[in-house]
Amino acid sequence: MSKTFSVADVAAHKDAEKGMYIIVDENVYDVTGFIDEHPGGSKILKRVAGKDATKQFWKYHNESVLKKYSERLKVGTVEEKAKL
Ligand code: HEM
Repeated sequence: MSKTFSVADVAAHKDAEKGMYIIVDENVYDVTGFIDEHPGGSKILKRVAGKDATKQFWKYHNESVLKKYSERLKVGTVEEKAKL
């Protein structure tokens, strides 16, 4: 089951209270429960919470990371992205 989020929905998820979402490509990931175990550190992930982190993601990771974590972290896709 996949949900569709607007960029504004994702932007509202930028802290521990609401949960922290990030966008990578067309996909939305809920990293709330992952932040403290992120091998790259929690700080860097918190900084992009609520935002499109596509550029930063691909700078530090490859496709295998998404393959491994998508099932656990992916909560849906972002709707307006195609128009940007
Ligand atoms: C779905 C979101 C993310 C997942 C599942 C994830 C997962 C991982 C994993 C597994 C590693 C270990 C290295 C590897 O296996 O390639 C890593 C390292 C790292 N990540 Fe992430 N990451 C995510 C998002 C981000 C974002 C958005 C940033 C930057 C804003 C970031 C920055 C880094 C950095 C700097 C490292 C260390 C790279 C190094 O040591 O060379 N990550 N991440």
